[in-house]
Amino acid sequence: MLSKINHIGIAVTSLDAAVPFYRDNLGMAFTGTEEVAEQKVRVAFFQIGETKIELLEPTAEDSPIAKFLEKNGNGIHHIAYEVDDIEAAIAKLVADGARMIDSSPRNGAHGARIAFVHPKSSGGVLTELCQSGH
Ligand SMILES: CC[C@H](C(=O)O)C(=O)SCCNC(=O)CCNC(=O)[C@H](O)C(C)(C)COP(=O)(O)OP(=O)(O)OC[C@H]1O[C@@H](n2cnc3c(N)ncnc32)[C@H](O)[C@@H]1OP(=O)(O)O
Ligand SMILES: [Co+2]
Repeated sequence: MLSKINHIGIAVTSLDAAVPFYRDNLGMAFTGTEEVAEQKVRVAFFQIGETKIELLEPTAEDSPIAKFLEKNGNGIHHIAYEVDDIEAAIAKLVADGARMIDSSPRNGAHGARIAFVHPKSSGGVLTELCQSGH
């Protein structure tokens, strides 16, 4: 079902403030930014080996990232696993009794289709399923 870690999501109050550490200090390949209105976030991606770092900045006060930052400040927000068939993955988790935030896939960055498992069903780690858009 899972083929790799697609990305690790890190919540930040400011992409502009956070990008230099990953790009300049750690030397990661910065692959650009994208706004995903549906999730009320602006994201910056860095490629590291076969996985990515995804920095997330809220674009609205009611963004899920804004709420997370209010409670926790900057920090690791979620882990995203790559799946070949996101509908089948959701169906398996639902059949196993997992609580899904998204019962069907939503639009993610880079044309990906994504769905989140509620932290209550994933041992407290916000877990994203991600089927690549290309
Ligand atoms: C651009 C798309 C991109 C991509 O990969 O393509 C993305 O990754 S989009 C990322 C941003 N979008 C989301 O995170 C959507 C899914 N998240 C949600 O629906 C909410 O954030 C939710 C349901 C996880 C929490 O929202 P809620 O309003 O319920 O917030 P609370 O603070 O009341 O939290 C309830 C409960 O969950 C725990 N929690 C919240 N966030 C996290 C987290 N990131 N990791 C682990 N646990 C989390 C929180 O501590 C509360 O637990 P409790 O024991 O009840 O105190
Ligand atoms: Co993500």
